[in-house]
Amino acid sequence: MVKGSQKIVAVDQDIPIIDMSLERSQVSMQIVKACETLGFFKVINHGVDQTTISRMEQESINFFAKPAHEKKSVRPVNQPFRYGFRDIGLNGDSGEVEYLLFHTNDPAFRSQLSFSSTVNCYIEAVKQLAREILDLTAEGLHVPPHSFSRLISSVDSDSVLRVNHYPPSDQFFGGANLSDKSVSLTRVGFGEHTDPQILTVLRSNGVGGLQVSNSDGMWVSVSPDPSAFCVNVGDLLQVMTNGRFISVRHRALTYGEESRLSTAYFAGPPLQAKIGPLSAMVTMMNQPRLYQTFTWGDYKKLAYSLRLEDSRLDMFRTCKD
Ligand SMILES: C=C1C[C@]23C[C@@]1(O)CC[C@H]2[C@@]12CC[C@H](O)[C@@](C)(C(=O)O1)[C@H]2[C@@H]3C(=O)O
Ligand SMILES: O=C(O)CCC(=O)C(=O)O
Ligand SMILES: [Fe+2]
Repeated sequence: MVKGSQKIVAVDQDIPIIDMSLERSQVSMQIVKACETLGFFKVINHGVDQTTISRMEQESINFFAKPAHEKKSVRPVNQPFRYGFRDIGLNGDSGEVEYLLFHTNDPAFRSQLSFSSTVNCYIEAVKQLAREILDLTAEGLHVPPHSFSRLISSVDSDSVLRVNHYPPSDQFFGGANLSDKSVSLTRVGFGEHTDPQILTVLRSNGVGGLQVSNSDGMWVSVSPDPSAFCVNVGDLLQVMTNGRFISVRHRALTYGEESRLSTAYFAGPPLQAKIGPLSAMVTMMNQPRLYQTFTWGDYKKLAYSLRLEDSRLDMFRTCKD
């Protein structure tokens, strides 16, 4: 069931769509504005090769269509990275979703997949896009170039790929009568949360379900656009910008009739990387330092010990009010 009394505003109202083929300074300004107001935007004309995208989508569909025993045979190398069904994380969260989750620098796990070369190509392409967006972000903020992208570029960067499949409701609910309008088929596919890493680059098929929380605390439904990528600010980018950017709360609902497929690349730094507000983002008068400095390894340990909907960043505030 979907809990919470938050109102849903019109689909896509206020969701910025940024055309990356426009003039660079314009794009960087738009990115900064979107990260400050919502922490979420879509990019179009992003330059990612369509064949790479289509192959990734088709091979993911083929994977999830396999019998359960075959999918479950994709073994965890390192919990919670694996094929998962309903259980999200290790702390009791669940949703109407099955997924593949793996570290992008873990070739041993990927080699278990029949489509590992497609996955490798896709990861390279979205990593490049994430780097480009982070460089534009640095330009727009007038902080040193590559301030953010260098963190996700190193070989030991701790990035993650997640492929989510939200099956039609009858597959989960043992044949609910889809023609009976009194039965609400809306379910939580992936409960509300923020993404802990720096930046997330997500693409879905043409089926909706993603919602983001705006500054008034209302859920905004994101209309699906398979030709676009959705980008959201993660917790670490909120910290590095000293709270100027918003790590957006979001969730995915399932509406019953069609399968939704989403693929999210979570761009993270190396585990030992020190994360704190950039000096240019802190001034004694107007922008006092809001967060302590911590390593991604420490933050990740904390994040992964909590529930999906928990606010993790509060624990790293310099002064708690
Ligand atoms: C309940 C959890 C699942 C999650 C780890 C956590 O303890 C809290 C954050 C969750 C999240 C959200 C974004 C990504 O989907 C994810 C892979 C991540 O890095 O943090 C998941 C984690 C997960 O599914 O294990
Ligand atoms: O499927 C979606 O659209 C959202 C998934 C998500 O938020 C996640 O995997 O962290
Ligand atoms: Fe997410």
